Amino acid sequence: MAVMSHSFSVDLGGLIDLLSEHLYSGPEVYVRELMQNGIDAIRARQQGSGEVFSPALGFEISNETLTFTDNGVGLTPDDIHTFLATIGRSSKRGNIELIGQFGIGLLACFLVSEEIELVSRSASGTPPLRWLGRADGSYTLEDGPADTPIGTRVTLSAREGRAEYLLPERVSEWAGDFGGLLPFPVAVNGVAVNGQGAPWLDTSHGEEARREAVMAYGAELLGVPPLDFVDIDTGAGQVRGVAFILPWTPTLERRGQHRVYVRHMLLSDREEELTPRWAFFIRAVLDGQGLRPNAARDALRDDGELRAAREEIAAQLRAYLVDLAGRDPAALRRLIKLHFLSIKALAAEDDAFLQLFMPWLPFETSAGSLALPEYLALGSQEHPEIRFSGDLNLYRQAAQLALPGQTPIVRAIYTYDSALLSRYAALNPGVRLTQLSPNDLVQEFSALTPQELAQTATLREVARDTLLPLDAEARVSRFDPAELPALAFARPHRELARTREKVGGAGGGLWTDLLGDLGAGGQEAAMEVHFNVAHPLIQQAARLPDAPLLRRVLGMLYVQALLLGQHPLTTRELALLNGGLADLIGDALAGAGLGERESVSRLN
Ligand SMILES: Nc1ncnc2c1ncn2[C@@H]1O[C@H](COP(=O)(O)OP(=O)(O)OP(=O)(O)O)[C@@H](O)[C@H]1O
Repeated sequence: MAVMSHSFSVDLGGLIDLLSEHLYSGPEVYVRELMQNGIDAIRARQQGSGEVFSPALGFEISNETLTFTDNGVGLTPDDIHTFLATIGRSSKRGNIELIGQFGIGLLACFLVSEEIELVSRSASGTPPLRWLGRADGSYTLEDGPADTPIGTRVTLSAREGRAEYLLPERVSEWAGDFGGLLPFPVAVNGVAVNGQGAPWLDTSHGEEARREAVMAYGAELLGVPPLDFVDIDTGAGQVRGVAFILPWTPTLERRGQHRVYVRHMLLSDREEELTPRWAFFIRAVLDGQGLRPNAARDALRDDGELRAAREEIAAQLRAYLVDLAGRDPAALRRLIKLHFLSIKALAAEDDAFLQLFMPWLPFETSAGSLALPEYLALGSQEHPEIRFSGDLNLYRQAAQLALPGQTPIVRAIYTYDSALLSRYAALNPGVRLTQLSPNDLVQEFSALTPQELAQTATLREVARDTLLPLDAEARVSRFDPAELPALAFARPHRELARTREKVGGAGGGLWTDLLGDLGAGGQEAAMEVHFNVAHPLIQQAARLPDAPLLRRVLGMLYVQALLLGQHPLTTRELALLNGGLADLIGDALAGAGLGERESVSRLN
């Protein structure tokens, strides 16, 4: 068979479905696409002749028919043949000052209208033309009205089920959002829907008035006045704007809700890529003249320009904090109180920043929330030491032991805490950093005197026999606080097995750090429990003979210690607690003269 040459044809209906289902967030994007074309056309007219004219965009809406007008550069008959007759062809490719690139934006109008009527007169002086495109892919071309002014007019009539997208109040809202920063008016039915451009750029009334206007803009954006704002001005991507300091601590999910414009047109209210990851404490409003949107125009294209702009923004936020530290320490303290997590994240990446901000950052410690200088002041001045635990369980147990004269323990369980402490110690060689291990806890216990050893012989033996079947090794020692009768802690390498047993394989993790240090254990018990000979209850128990009562008391004290240490209970431990409680209540009732039968009949 001879080789035959054919052309692809495109099913416009299918293409429109594709755009509406997969590319655009909703049919309302037609408003944005019309405006973007108008803005590009105005920019092209400004670039072209240099003639003076007052740029303006307008929507006129009545009876479900919308007419959008711009006084931009317009289209010549050649332009119409070249760019409107071929989908995917754009006059703007390569012109980085214009937003359009792909030659598909106008198709968005088919999401709401069966036909697109475009009447245009080019600034170059060619006669006006009227182009009528239909959703089936056909179009007609004829002369336009002789009185057509320079610019372009697009008319749409609501297709079935789309009338709501052409309601004046909705179009006003979208046009106001999309064009919020445009430096020229956008009107819907004669009423301006946008402001007077970006308030941070308006220096005509002096710096104080500018600051006030920016703070007012921030208050409207956030719903409450921001703490402050940082001016942003980058070379890469030519980004201008402000970063508002949030007056609340943002949750992790609400991070990165920045409002980003490209060439004054709103791109997204939830942009995440233009600001550094650690900047949780800001909500930015940024307008990039040199940034490029993706085809859906709901996010920025991830290119070198974007990355370079982000670096510059990071440097400017950092410089703001450094400057604030010198200029207004009280303001910095307020900011740190709300945003220390964010600042810790930044300090973990940057040594100079860490040295500067470490004295201000709060850490949770067994002596309360303290900044490092306050913390170090509590310990030895000769041999400054930071004792920390990255393990919540271990920390809790250690914190219970308020050992006098000892350095408090830092609870380093947030992502950046351990990293920050390590960097701080590396940069300050005089400060020793000690990570707490379970063995350190035991060393804080004092051994018994020979007399106490003799007095507790039975207690120790019964405790060992009672608890070993529960996989716990019992010891009797003396420790502070004396109010604590027993203290239980898990042996790290066995705790994992214990957790697995309890939660059916889904647990683990808590001890994984320590596991590496200590290696796999032998056959020893999973838990270690210390009974405190300083406690009156233990002293009394020591006087009991080996009897069921002593066993029950020790078992219950053990379960209480487990609960105190926030260890989850195994089924057997739970049974021990229930059985012990029932026995104790039974004994108490019997002591009060209520026999078992009697108490049951009374309850009934
Ligand atoms: N209001 C207008 N004024 C002047 N020319 C216009 C106007 N609207 C559309 N055009 C011409 O039609 C072409 C196609 O427009 P369309 O919106 O489909 O794509 P684009 O703006 O080039 O790119 P994108 O798909 O990225 O928006 C444009 O490149 C431009 O030449």
